[in-house]
Amino acid sequence: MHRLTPPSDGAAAGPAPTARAATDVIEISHLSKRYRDVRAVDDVTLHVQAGQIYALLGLNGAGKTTLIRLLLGMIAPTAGTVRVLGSDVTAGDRTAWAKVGYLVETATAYPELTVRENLEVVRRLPGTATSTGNSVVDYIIERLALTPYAERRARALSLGNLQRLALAKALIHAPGLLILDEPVNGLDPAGVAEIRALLAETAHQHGTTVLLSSHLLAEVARLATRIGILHHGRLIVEHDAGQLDRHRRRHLRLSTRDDYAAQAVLRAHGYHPTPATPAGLLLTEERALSRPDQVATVLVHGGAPPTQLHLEEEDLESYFLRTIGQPRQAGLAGRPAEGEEHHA
Ligand SMILES: Nc1ncnc2c1ncn2[C@@H]1O[C@H](COP(=O)(O)OP(=O)(O)OP(=O)(O)O)[C@@H](O)[C@H]1O
Repeated sequence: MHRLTPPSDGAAAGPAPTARAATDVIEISHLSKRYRDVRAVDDVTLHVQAGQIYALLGLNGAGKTTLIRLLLGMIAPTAGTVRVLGSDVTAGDRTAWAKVGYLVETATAYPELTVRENLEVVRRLPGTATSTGNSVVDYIIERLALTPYAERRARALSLGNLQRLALAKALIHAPGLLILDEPVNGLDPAGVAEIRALLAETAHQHGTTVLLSSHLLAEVARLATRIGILHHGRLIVEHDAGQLDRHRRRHLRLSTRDDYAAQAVLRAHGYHPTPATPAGLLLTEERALSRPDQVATVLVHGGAPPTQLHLEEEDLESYFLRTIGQPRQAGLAGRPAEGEEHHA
């Protein structure tokens, strides 16, 4: 099994994951960033605990990159505070950069240097954890599936491999905290799966805390332990990823030969059917969702047997769009999901 830190020479020593207490690694308090009349980040308060994989989700322009640049002190906030790994982040102060593995926006590399040379430059950066010998470079090249491209100049890399190189640079010092803006940008589905597995392994086996941004809900839902949705600069919803299924709406869709009669039968038995589009009926109550067989029995005995009966679940994209107030399917919009933390 691979280890992120090469076992042989003790190079790239990062903070021991077991030594960290379950505490906030990132503390963002009432953070805002305005560009003239644009509120890129608007009064965001957010905490990321050690060992969490926190996914910031949002459409293009939601404020993800701005929030990440604020986190790293690359730009100054209009208001609010940021603490990373227990230290206040001040714009222009690069201390946070040295302690964090990061990838911000487009992957960049020295175009005339090879993959290996680019990584060697990062390995030798002053102010980062000491890494001696080439083994850490070899190791990270292999880990990011870059071996066939190791001697290729960065300018000749595909977008996906450039993104891999950027991730290799973020991971090379085995940081205790990774901050990644759209880490799977430009990767094909196999590459996305590879990076997902790599990040999950890094977090689970090495205790690395990860904050990543994405506009791909389905992708991050399989990786993140906590999800925050940004919309127009505001953090509008936060919840644990494990709760996602509970937040997704379900309904039982019925087709009948006579919707009017079926509706009357169901009402007489205490159900609350609503008309579906273009025809049929929907039931959303738990009693119907958990026992569709009983619904069928009631309809058969009432003389309005169903011709079809489907349990349908809102997909992740619809959930996301509904949460930001842009429902894709009118039939699934409206009711707030139970247990969500809504940020006004
Ligand atoms: N330097 C800047 N000057 C003016 N407006 C800016 C600047 N940077 C960001 N913005 C604006 O702030 C808002 C948030 O942008 P940001 O890049 O943070 O969003 P994002 O969620 O990262 O989007 P994307 O997924 O497209 O990268 C947008 O309206 C953007 O146009």
